[in-house]
Amino acid sequence: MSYNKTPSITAETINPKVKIFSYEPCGEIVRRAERLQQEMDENPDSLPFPEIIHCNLGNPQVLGQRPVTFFREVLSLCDNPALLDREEARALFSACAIKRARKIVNSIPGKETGGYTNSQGVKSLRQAVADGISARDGYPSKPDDIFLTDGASAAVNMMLQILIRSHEDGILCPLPEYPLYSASIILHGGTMVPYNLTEDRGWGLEIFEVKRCLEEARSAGLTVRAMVVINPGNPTGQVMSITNQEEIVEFCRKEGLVILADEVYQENVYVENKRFHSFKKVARSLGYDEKDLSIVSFHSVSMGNHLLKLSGFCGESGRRGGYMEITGFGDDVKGEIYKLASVTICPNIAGQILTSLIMDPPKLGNESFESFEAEKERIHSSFWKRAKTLGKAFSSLEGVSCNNIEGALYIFPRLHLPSLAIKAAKREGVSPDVFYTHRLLDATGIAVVPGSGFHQVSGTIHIRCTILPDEDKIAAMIPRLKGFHESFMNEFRGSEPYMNDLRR
Ligand SMILES: Cc1ncc(COP(=O)(O)O)c(C=O)c1O
Repeated sequence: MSYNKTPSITAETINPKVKIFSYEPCGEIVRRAERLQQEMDENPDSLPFPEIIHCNLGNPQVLGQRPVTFFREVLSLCDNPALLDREEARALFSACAIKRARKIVNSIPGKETGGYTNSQGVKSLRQAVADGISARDGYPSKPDDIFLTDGASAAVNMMLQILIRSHEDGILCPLPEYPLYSASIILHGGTMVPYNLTEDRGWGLEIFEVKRCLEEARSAGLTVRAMVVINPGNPTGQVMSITNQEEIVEFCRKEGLVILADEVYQENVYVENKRFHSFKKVARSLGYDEKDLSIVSFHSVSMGNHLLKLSGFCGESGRRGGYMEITGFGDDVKGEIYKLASVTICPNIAGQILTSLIMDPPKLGNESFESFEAEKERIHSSFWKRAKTLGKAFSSLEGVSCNNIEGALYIFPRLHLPSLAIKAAKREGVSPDVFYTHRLLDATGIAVVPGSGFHQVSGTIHIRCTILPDEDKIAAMIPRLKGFHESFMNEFRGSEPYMNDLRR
């Protein structure tokens, strides 16, 4: 019997939507860094640098941040509940962690962390999240409105799946954007409706620009269903003013748009004159309730913790924990969201537990409070120092401008490269930012992401670099960065001027 040995599934015949999108923070730069790492492992002296520094991703623990003891104690005890009744546990774990773990274990079905849970997440853990939100905002939050998820990414995906019916459904997204949004919109068959943030105004959002984009999309026949707002911003690092947030709330209410509020960097605010306010709080303080406006807020254990006023304090990105709070939707819609969540049965339990912990950490009077505070303070002051040091280093480079970082975990410097460098990139068939980031990685081992991975305004050149490497790594990184940049500029300077703006 003969059969066809040619595989029927090829890259040409898979779902074309998968082929269209790109996800640069984990894309070519990572593969290139892995190849270099392998080269280094096989032949340690083959490269001109001692290690790869992964500044491509907001991945705190990979860049040296140690996990917070309280969180890990609770997780360990929940995974080994037999320890809770052992005498030795009192010497090994804080009383606070033992008490919390006991409470959590007793509320989990079967009192074990290895079983499936409710698809929305364990009720008591959702209650802890809702209580944390109420304490943060001063407005009530209900456990029934909380969906615990495998990180914020899963929640965003789920909501886009719910909202997008066909390519005629549009979603307003900021540019530059975090590519989770463009990727998910493409995968779910919708249309991204981009609005530009204004770099000259510290990456501010101009509501007239959003209106213009909405109107244009509507006249092209799209039904725009939601507006994505990332605050504090990634990759742009800005924190919205409350006036700006109020404008967005008014705009979305009037236009009937769901606000998809990506608030994962809510505690990563560094500047004195800015504070994080959730969109739900802003809407409620304007007097709007669930009948007036639909808002979904996303948060994650990957980054910070609102009650601790910390930067990237939790940093448990690989645990895949997060939540979305859904307000202004009927029970029928919530039922469908529940059904969608149930397709993957339930979010992972360690992520659920961590999410409850970041929203309900040790408080004044708890035994772990002081050591917890000390760990928190150490991480916090170090973060702010790193943000300033890296910002200063990038700004000091020839032809590089860099907005002040106000929040989140990244800087997004703009490069003004000599035209000979632009031509060299063209000859290699890559964009100038890709050309620069590849050269930087090959010469220094520093992995950053080209701005095109975030859909930077066309004709501009940026790179995104996380502020997460620990202080020693940053100290090692800066001379390498400066040396590379200087020789890059010297190599391509020629007699031609910078290309400040490729659109000209
Ligand atoms: C703006 C933004 N939203 C969502 C996410 C995804 O977070 P998670 O790790 O919880 O999926 C990230 C991660 O970097 C992010 O930067």
